[in-house]
Amino acid sequence: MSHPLTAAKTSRRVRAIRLLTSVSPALAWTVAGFVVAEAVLPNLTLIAMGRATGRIPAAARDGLGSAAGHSLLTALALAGVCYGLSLLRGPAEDALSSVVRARMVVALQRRLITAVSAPAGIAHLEDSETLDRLANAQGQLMNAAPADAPMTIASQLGGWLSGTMACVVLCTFRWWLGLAMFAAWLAVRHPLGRLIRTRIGSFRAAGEPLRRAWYLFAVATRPGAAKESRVFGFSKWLTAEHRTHYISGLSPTWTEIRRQGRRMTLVAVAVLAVFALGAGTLGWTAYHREIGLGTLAVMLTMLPSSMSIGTVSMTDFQLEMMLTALPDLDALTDSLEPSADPADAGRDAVDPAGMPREAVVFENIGFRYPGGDTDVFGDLNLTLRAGESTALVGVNGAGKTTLVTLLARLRDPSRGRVLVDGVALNDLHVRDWQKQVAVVYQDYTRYPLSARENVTLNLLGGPVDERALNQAAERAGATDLVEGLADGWRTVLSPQYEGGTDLSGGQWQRIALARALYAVARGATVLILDEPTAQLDVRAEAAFYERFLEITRGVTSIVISHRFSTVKRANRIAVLDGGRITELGSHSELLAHAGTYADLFTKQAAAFTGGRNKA
Ligand SMILES: Nc1ncnc2c1ncn2[C@@H]1O[C@H](COP(=O)(O)OP(=O)(O)OP(=O)(O)O)[C@@H](O)[C@H]1O
Repeated sequence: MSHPLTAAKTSRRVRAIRLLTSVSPALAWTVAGFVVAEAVLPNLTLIAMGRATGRIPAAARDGLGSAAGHSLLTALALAGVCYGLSLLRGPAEDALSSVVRARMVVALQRRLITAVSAPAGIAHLEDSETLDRLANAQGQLMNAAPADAPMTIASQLGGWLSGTMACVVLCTFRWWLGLAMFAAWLAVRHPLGRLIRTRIGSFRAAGEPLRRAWYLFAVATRPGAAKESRVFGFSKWLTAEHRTHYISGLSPTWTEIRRQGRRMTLVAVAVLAVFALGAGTLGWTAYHREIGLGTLAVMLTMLPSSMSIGTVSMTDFQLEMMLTALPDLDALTDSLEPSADPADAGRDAVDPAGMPREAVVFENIGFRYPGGDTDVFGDLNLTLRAGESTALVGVNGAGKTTLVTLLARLRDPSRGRVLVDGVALNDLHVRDWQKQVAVVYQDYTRYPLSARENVTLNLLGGPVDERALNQAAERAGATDLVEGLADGWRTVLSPQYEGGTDLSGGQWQRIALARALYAVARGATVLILDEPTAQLDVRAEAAFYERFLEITRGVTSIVISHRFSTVKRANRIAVLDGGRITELGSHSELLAHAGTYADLFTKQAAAFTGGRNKA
């Protein structure tokens, strides 16, 4: 029975090759041809050279024009052809490797994107184990590109076959010498292989510090944090932190390497002993004239050639690191596949088109973040009436953003249910429900795409509704902004691309708002605005709340804002405090109630009026 580790190792190799075969069978056959060339050409060259060497004395004695001379020239010509073909192997391997890598990168990245995008929620993207797997499947943790695995396996297999061929040739001299070399190299390979696997294991266990080191590296080398790192002068700190995390991640590996140093020395001694036995036997038989010069020359070169069975080099280590990506890739696909979610599987899922027609009800909601030690919501109850706007008010950290992630089913409550027209959110088809929701997040994404793609993102590749696009821009106050761009809607909103430009914070916010309003025009029924005016100037904010009724007309909307000028426009206002809704009513009702809302509103108004104006 094979050892489980060896079996796993073999199956990972087979999987890498299968992956290549599924990407391109023709490419897989070309790689197979490369394996044969790798196995045969070096030995053929050595054999031809050895045989030519054996014919030199007779040719020297009889002259090049003699039969012995012709025989030498033929052997040299054959050696030359083999050598010439061997020289072509390098460039051919480079070209083949780059084609294989390119095809594999696309295939692997496609699998990763599919796996990571499969869950409707976002909790998996905050799960340390999933993030470790993701980093490893991309080759980041081990600094080894999984896409290079098939060619490295091919090269390794070619070397192994070449070593085996050398042993077979040695068997033609002394059957036991070929077998002894074969067995010795296999025996050497075993502890070296184990050493590699141990090192890889400790590498993989260091996922978190290594991932952090990679993150710090990205922060230090990409434009995002460049402004802050210069102004606050923390580039040196970034460099030091990167080094600390990298070293803390790798130091267990280095300890392990030192620990295994003694075993490596023993292995080196064993290698020398086997080699000495082979060379000694050849020398002895040649000395006693049992073999000629040609056989001696061939067999002597076959001794080191057989070594490629037992050689464990940096390439083997790299290959093992590349191959660790495959189980992580499979684990990601298995754990994130949509069928894990009953609503995704479509089993009895209700089609949410046009919902809500009556109300969205948060019923006895409790929620705690995974790994958190306090509840964000204890027993939250709230009804959002269909077609109305509800403003959500509360101090920083009250849970406003968290509540809307439950509504968009990016997370599921720990207790209680969200009901849409009486149907539990979990019974709605989750992807279709998410299409009903349009949102401007507090930390909306700035896509380095054209202005047009930034707004119509949900329909990339599909036909764009020009009327809806222009209307959304108009409502979001983005029309002048887009018209002022060098290439209008086609302008790329990133200075990192030719002809691209960047926008100000407030301009970006209008683009994000236009994106949500475009989605509404395309059929979304729930509009979430999380701090939609935080970056707008006073005039733009005033224009926004003047248009608020128009923007929210016909949809069920939630607006989260610390700006009461926006909040008071909503049909109803809910105060979130201590994990519950503590007040609910219109602006005038809540002012009359003289509770938390009235207190907060009065304080904000006083800050602007110096305390002269109370409402
Ligand atoms: N991904 C997360 N993992 C763990 N805890 C989180 C996460 N996101 C938010 N929290 C915590 O949940 C609580 C509610 O956060 P949330 O962002 O919902 O508050 P908020 O009311 O929107 O705040 P603000 O007004 O500052 O935007 C906070 O205590 C926050 O620290």
